Amino acid sequence: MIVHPELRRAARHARRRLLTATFLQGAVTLTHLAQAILLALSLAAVARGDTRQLPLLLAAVLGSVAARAGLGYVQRRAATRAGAEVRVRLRDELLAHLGRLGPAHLTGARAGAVRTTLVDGVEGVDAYVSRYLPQLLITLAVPPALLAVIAVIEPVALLGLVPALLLALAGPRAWDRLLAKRGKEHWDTYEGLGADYLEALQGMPALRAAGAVGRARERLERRSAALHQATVAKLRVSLVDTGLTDLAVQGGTVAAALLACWSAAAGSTAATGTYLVLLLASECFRPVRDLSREWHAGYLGVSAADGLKALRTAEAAVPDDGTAPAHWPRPPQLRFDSVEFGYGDTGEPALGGVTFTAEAGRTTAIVGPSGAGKSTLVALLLRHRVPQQGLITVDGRDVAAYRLDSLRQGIAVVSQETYLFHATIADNLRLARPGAADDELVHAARTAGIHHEIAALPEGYATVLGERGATLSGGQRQRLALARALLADASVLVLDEATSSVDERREADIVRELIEAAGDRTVLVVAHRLAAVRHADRIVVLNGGRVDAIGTHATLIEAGGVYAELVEAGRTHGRTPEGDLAA
Ligand SMILES: Nc1ncnc2c1ncn2[C@@H]1O[C@H](COP(=O)(O)OP(=O)(O)OP(=O)(O)O)[C@@H](O)[C@H]1O
Repeated sequence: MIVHPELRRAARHARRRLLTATFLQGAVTLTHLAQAILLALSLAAVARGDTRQLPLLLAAVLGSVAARAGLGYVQRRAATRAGAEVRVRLRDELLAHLGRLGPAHLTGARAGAVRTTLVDGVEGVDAYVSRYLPQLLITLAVPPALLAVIAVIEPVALLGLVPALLLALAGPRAWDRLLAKRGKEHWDTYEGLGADYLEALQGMPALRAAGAVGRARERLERRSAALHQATVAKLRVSLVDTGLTDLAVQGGTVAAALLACWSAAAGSTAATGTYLVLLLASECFRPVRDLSREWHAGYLGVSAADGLKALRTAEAAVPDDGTAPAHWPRPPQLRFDSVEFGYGDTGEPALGGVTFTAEAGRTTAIVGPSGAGKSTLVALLLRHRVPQQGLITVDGRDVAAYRLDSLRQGIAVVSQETYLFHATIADNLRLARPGAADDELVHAARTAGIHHEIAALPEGYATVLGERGATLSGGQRQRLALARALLADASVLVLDEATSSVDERREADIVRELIEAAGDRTVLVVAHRLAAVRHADRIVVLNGGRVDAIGTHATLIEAGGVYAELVEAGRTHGRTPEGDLAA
């Protein structure tokens, strides 16, 4: 009888519907009681040899059976609807919260585990609230009421019924903690297996390339075996629980029957009373039996409850307490002022005292060797993380002052890792602007250098992409993501290694065209390959989390330093003059 606070909370999402389902369940129970009473009266009439009322009584029994069938149908529908409402509302709530948590959360949590909680965990909650909870309420109400009725008819029968009911309801409570523990162990193993499978499927090309498919399969087999063991351990405890309930139910019914017969034989109860006690004693245990059955359906919800709570209450890395909308009348200036940031206790800060300005309506490039802190800067600008020191402003206002969703809508980002959905190309583009007209899609795709390839497909913009854009090359995926960001029509455009999968000559062309197409937007280009940024109005060179130099391509080459070294390194790696920075 575990009532986890998280599941109680989930039930509030469909309180009305659940109450309706519970009342209907009560009505179904009443038909059982009516049937028991009518049968007792029929048997007593037969025992007396008075059969005049018998046809009427038996017709009423049939009537109660028919009513139960109808009510049962309506009850199941109501419970299913209540469960569906809880599922939908809970998933909405969790997804919205995940959105607020941002990417920082997913660096600590495994995507497969989050998926398992969102899909299977929520399904378990549905079964728990729509089937187990209504039955629990009926079980708490009906047996005590019947005991009161039996106490009036044949008090001695209570000697068998009360201890058996107490044993059936309270006995398994001794197992609750163990049940919860086994359930949690099972859930953790299940979540882990889900995460491993997702990772193995997504990483299949890498596993194949490394010849590690066999090892990955063995690991999954071990995980599956662990899940099997956890399931058996959970079932063992759960079946002891059910077994104890069954023992109490059977024992109580037999004891009540024996006591009622003994009382009838002693002549202290009339035949009607004896039959009533016999049949009502069985009805006393019906809700307990049904509850035990529903328990197995709802156990998954109980097991998942802790995981759901952890996801729902996970604290965002960044508080969303800004109120200003990010609607800038003109493209805004971005400024980083003495910004310092470190990831946890990893020692060296990723950024140490970074100061520079990205002028309004201009293109500013951030370059530097791997690990210099370029992506960290972008994460701070979008408030996926908060700097430990310093200030980042957009249009003169601290980024913390903006509403998070508004800030992220105002800054369109194309990053190294693009995400395309299993949908048409047009739908993928319209994610940025649902109302965009077809020619706007074409314009954005043209600017991102992907239009001709889309137009060459048999279905054109209606082509359905494979999951994560699997049917496209890396470069095509990036250019499609670029087109999507252009469509967003945000005043700030951030290209974070956005063209790294495109060949160098094309990268330089795309970035040049993009800068032209960006018009008066403020553009921040983060790039590894310097060919992409030679046309930027200003280049900020980062090295080891600090600003090494700021200037234009020509002045930085002249000054020597890290920028010139990067250019030289590009040359010695055999890049073409067009793709490199040969002046
Ligand atoms: N989520 C993280 N947790 C801990 N450390 C991190 C995390 N992300 C980045 N770092 C560290 O912060 C430093 C800066 O990383 P960042 O990704 O910003 O560099 P970058 O210049 O963008 O590199 P690249 O060009 O290779 O993408 C690196 O030392 C990196 O190891």
